[in-house]
Amino acid sequence: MNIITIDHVTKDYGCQRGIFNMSFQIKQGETLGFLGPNGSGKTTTIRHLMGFMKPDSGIVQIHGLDCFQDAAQIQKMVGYLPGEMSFIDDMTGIDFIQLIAKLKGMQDLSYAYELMQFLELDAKAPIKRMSKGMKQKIGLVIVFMQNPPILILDEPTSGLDPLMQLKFVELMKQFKQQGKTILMSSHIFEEIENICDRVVIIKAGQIVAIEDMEKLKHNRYKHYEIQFSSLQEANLFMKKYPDARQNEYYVSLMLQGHIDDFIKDLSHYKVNDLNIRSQSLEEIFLQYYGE
Ligand SMILES: Nc1ncnc2c1ncn2[C@@H]1O[C@H](COP(=O)(O)OP(=O)(O)OP(=O)(O)O)[C@@H](O)[C@H]1O
Repeated sequence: MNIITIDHVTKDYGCQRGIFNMSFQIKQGETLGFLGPNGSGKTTTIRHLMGFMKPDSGIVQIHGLDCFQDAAQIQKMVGYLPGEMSFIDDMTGIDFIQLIAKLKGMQDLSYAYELMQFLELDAKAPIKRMSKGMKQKIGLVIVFMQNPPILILDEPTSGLDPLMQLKFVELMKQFKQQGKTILMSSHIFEEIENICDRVVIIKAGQIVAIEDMEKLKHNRYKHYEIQFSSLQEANLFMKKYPDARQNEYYVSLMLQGHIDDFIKDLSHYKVNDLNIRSQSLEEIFLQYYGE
């Protein structure tokens, strides 16, 4: 069952800015990664889902409700982390969290404290003295403490250090196991790779690819660096793989798919050393942009 539906949505700001004829769906319990460079339309799409904007054309629905008309209902079932959060700077982190909990009618804050401990957040300081990372943690605590069935997260790890990014991945895996439906935008490819079931890649407001993460991983190129035992062996190899690059008895080449056939073939040559590296998602991403 589709929980989130974006169907032929256009929001034209003029000068080729905005989102254009965008369509994708997110199923119950699915985690979708939303990838695109700065200004490609991620936040615009997310703001439509939260009912902050009305599309020029097309349908934006969550649970069959129109995101703009039924924004109040939508916002109750969605945990939303904006790209840039607004705070009351004079408050301490803990006071701010408690205030939001009160506004949301939450009685029990035990999960919020658990999250603060897990994210190693000391929220006693005034927000105006907090780093970007600490503020981001407050945002995450506020979104997650409400335990909503749907999470929409705009660049959730921005400002977090690598250790915290790993902790974030751990949290997201727990939420996945709980069956939450998740949309997250990110620039960190390993994160998308580790968490998401599918990925939507956008550029200049248009979708350039919607890929199953497993398929994407399977289809990625592998980069081989081979050191042959002699120039003669390397030359022999080059006859069979003319697209490879040769530097004396060092050869490098990129191949897609299973490595099994290639390794079997390579066993016919005298090889001194072999390095294999998978194409990173970042490289795959650049491939889609033709850069
Ligand atoms: N209210 C607006 N009025 C006019 N143009 C806008 C408005 N909001 C966004 N834009 C433009 O629309 C394009 C998409 O912006 P958007 O913020 O959705 O991109 P993004 O992918 O979220 O970028 P980032 O990663 O930098 O947050 C950009 O060119 C931006 O300048």
